[in-house]
Amino acid sequence: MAYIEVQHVTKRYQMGETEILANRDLSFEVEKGGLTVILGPSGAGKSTILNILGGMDSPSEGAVIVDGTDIANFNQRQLTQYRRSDVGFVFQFYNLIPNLTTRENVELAASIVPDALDAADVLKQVGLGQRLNNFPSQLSGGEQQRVAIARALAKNPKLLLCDEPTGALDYKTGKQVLTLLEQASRRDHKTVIIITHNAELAKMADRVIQINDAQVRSVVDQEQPVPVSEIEW
Ligand SMILES: Nc1ncnc2c1ncn2[C@@H]1O[C@H](COP(=O)(O)OP(=O)(O)OP(=O)(O)O)[C@@H](O)[C@H]1O
Repeated sequence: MAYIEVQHVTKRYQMGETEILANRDLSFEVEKGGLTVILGPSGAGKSTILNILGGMDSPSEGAVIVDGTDIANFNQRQLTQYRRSDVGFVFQFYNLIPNLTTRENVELAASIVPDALDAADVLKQVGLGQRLNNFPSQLSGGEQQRVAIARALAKNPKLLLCDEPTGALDYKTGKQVLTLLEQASRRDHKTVIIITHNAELAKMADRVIQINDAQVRSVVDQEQPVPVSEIEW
């Protein structure tokens, strides 16, 4: 059994009279410790399914089996527990708390889980050992995203969900950030899912799930993923 099984997931949003079908009968699997890319154009429904996988939203129909349990049936309390302990999030726009230092941002996230990693250690791992006492506004965009990755990793989550993590970064900084996510999968055996609209980035993945117009169009396994250092876009 795969670590994650998305089974016939449909998500509808009601906007007044209009119904928006953000996900239509999605089915795919994600392997434990693998690096999966969800690829698709703007509006395809990528963030919707990532939010469902992260317990931030629930499907209208279908099952989302994570590690043997259907999170689609979770109540609010169970979803909160799942988001806290099992999932680390990385968003396009970092979402750091501006009046907390780098170290405090990471410590705050770590404080809600029992088996957290040491904040300073994780910040050193992402190359920010010298910036522990800086505030987010004193860091570059790439550095802020590395803090966000450290914050997610410090929770020691089973699953790392990344929504366009390089969307606001330049090429070189984006590569550094992707290298950290690659390392989280290849070295630390985290299950990593990255959303992108950039087909070149998909080369780094073990599995590429292409979503278009709310539906899964293809699922491709790549026997030899390309290291981030060798990808150009
Ligand atoms: N909370 C919501 N309420 C109403 N409609 C929504 C909501 N969230 C998403 N949608 C709609 O669902 C569709 C899919 O959106 P989604 O954000 O999942 O796409 P996406 O592939 O992540 O796009 P992007 O790359 O632009 O973020 C869009 O038409 C969007 O407007």
